[in-house]
Amino acid sequence: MFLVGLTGGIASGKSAVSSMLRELGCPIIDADVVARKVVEPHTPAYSRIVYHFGPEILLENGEIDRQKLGQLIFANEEKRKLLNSITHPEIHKAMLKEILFYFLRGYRYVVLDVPLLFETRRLTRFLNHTVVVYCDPATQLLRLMQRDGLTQEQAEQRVAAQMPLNEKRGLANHVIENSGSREDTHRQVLRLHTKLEDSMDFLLVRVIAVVATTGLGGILLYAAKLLLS
Ligand SMILES: CC(C)(COP(=O)(O)OP(=O)(O)OC[C@H]1O[C@@H](n2cnc3c(N)ncnc32)[C@H](O)[C@@H]1O)[C@@H](O)C(=O)NCCC(=O)NCCS
Ligand SMILES: Nc1ncnc2c1ncn2[C@@H]1O[C@H](COP(=O)(O)OP(=O)(O)OP(=O)(O)O)[C@@H](O)[C@H]1O
Repeated sequence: MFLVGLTGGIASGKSAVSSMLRELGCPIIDADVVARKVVEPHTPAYSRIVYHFGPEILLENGEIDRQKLGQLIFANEEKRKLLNSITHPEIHKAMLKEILFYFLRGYRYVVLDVPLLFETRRLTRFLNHTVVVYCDPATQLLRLMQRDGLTQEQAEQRVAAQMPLNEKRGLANHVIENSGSREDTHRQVLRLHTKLEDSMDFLLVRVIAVVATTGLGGILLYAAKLLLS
């Protein structure tokens, strides 16, 4: 199995692209969804957040007030780093478990939708492909303000909390340009999907795994099996 990293900037369109890929049958692991699960009440990350940010960070039902926490951490780099240091190891552990689940079910590849892929760099060495969903800065800001009901200043703060999208674009193997219409993006997603489906990387990863575990004898046996199957 090989891994594909999907990233971009805040509100650049990662969710839009990942739902198009999901409709095409790609398995997706969404880091934002995982990030919500690992801070649910009674988890280690939850306790540490309450310890460091105080009980005033909670809603009446005991869950974390995400809006309040967002306002705090996007306005303050120290607090953001603190929250990242609490949540990121838990997010990565939970994602690894999900990857294992797909691996055991025999999937050829999995797409990891990770907004901070290039900022944290923890997962990049495991990836065979990286995809950046790009949109121009003015469109990104407008979409972010409209989607989350933010002022321009708040939206700019959130964009500034991440690596510039232009820089991310330069680090990726594939770029989806999402400044235009959804139809235009959909066409690019179809092309990307074809490339991933045609990729032989899964075979390479399997061969490496066989060599690592069984040596040259294993690879010859594996090659023989492939030829005979
Ligand atoms: C700050 C929180 C509470 C805001 O929650 P909220 O529900 O409003 O937003 P959501 O989680 O859907 O995130 C929206 C987007 O914000 C950006 N974002 C989130 N956290 C961060 C961060 N620490 N640094 C920079 N950008 C971030 C991402 O682009 C993300 O897609 C939440 O994002 C959080 O717990 N962040 C820390 C964990 C994290 O880094 N998540 C990103 C996935 S690795
Ligand atoms: N091509 C497009 N045309 C018009 N609107 C779009 C397009 N792509 C995305 N949007 C809208 O822009 C907003 C941001 O898109 P989306 O939620 O997919 O971004 P994201 O990168 O997943 O954001 P986040 O980093 O916050 O998770 C959403 O309201 C979405 O409906």
